[in-house]
Amino acid sequence: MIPMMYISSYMFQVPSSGYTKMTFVNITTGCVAFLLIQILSTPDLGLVDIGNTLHWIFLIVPHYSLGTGIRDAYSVYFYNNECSSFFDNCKSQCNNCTQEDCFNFLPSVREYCENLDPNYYKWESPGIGRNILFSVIAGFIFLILVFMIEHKLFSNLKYRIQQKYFKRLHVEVQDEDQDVQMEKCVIRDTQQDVLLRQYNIVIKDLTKYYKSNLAVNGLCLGIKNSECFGLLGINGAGKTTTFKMLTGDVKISSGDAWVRGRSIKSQLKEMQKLIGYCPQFDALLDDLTARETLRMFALLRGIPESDCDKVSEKLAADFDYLEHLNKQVKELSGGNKRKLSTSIALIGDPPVIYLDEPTTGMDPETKRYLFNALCRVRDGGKTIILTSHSMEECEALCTRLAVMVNGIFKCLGSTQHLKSRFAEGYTLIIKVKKPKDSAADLHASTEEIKKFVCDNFQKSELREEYEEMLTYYVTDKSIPWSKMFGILEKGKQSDLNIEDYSLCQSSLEQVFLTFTRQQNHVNDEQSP
Ligand SMILES: Nc1ncnc2c1ncn2[C@@H]1O[C@H](COP(=O)(O)OP(=O)(O)OP(=O)(O)O)[C@@H](O)[C@H]1O
Repeated sequence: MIPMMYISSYMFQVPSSGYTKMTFVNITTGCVAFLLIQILSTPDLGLVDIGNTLHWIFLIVPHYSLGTGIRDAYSVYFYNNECSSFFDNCKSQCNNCTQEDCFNFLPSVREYCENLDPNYYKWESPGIGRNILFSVIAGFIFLILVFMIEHKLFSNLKYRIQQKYFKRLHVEVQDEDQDVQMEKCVIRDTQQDVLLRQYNIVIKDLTKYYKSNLAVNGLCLGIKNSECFGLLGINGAGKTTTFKMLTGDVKISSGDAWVRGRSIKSQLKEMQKLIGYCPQFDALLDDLTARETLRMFALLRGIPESDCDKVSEKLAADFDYLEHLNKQVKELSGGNKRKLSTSIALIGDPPVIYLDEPTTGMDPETKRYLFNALCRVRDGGKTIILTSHSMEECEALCTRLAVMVNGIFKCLGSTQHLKSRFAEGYTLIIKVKKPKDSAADLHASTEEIKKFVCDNFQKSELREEYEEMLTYYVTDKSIPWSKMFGILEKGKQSDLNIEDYSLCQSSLEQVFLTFTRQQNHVNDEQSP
């Protein structure tokens, strides 16, 4: 019964509800089968043969086997008891009587006691031999199934069949950015052994389909030592899926990736020894202290027990949570949990580190501390890949980054390179003065300001209009700063309803917004 419960546990996410539901299902199936066989065994119905056949089949159901076993064992006990007291009584009243004489005194007993076999474990009913054998066989079968599922035999088999007969390849992208194309050419055209010598991480045509959804489409990338590569993108762009493929959490649909020459497809276990991973959601045990958690992972990483404390304290000091080291995980703040998760990724000094949104939930000061710590790690020769929604994080840490949209790279390069290519110009933000009277007045003021910007900055583009805020992207770099401020000051002094304005150089955020807007469009089109 226990292995069967274990197998069914794969069908549920929450242990308590899974246990309750499976107990309910087991008891119900046991009771229904028991009642059904009892009814079919009634001779008047003429269905005894069907009942007997079903009895053999139902013996595989743990609760049925248990229920009928208890019933049959009690029957044997009952008839043994009753028959022996009958014979004892009979012989006490008639000293020389044989068994046959006793049956002649009370003929109705003959049916039950004449061929009574007192053995509980006999094969034929009411013995429980069949029940025991079937329960043992079922137990073994379910146990073997558990091992097969645990060792991913079924999913590996399914994956191999899919790879051989139904492999789903990436889709070639039209009008791809030149940097992305160039990286693809390098990865596709260079000999594999040269690539693997040159780069710490090589990703070649990495593709993932979730049923018909192409979540990641043919990524190509090479990352060297002391590089921190950033994956930027809005929710659903495919960052986590890329990470999960790189860690071996999800199977690759096509393509391959290598970490220090170890292929994710064929040398997964060896590859996993080389990586440290900080997942998007903290995978920590609430009741352990931070020190115990670090110690546990250190032992798993093969660090000698005598060094565990030293390692834990060093990591806690590096990531600034030394004072919280002896607190239980459930007592830690969200930011400190992220620090703990990030430091777990560094245990054992892995050459490659994956960080999935490491600074989520951290205050700005803590973020800075983490950035500095990660910069030291990167400069120490490690390769880091991180995903983030934060431009600040990417600017601080990444030597190169890519913006991901709908599973493909839209642009690729260093922060400065991307800024120069895609965000040359200025960002102008104007706050419209809120009129006291009506919304119509606000609309009129906004339109007036839009006309003013349009007349004075010919190469400008309205990027965002939100309540009273207008955000422009001014691409004309020929106008000097002084002139631009002059124009805006004049506008503010005039009867235009400008409450405030700001003018600054365009940032990485502009690059991000330029590309991620495309994901919104696709999502909009896809949504019903
Ligand atoms: N287990 C899954 N089954 C089916 N589809 C999935 C699964 N996981 C992700 N997806 C889909 O794959 C696409 C990429 O999702 P993914 O989680 O990789 O995005 P992401 O960029 O990491 O987003 P976030 O920033 O929210 O973590 C989405 O369309 C998502 O719906």
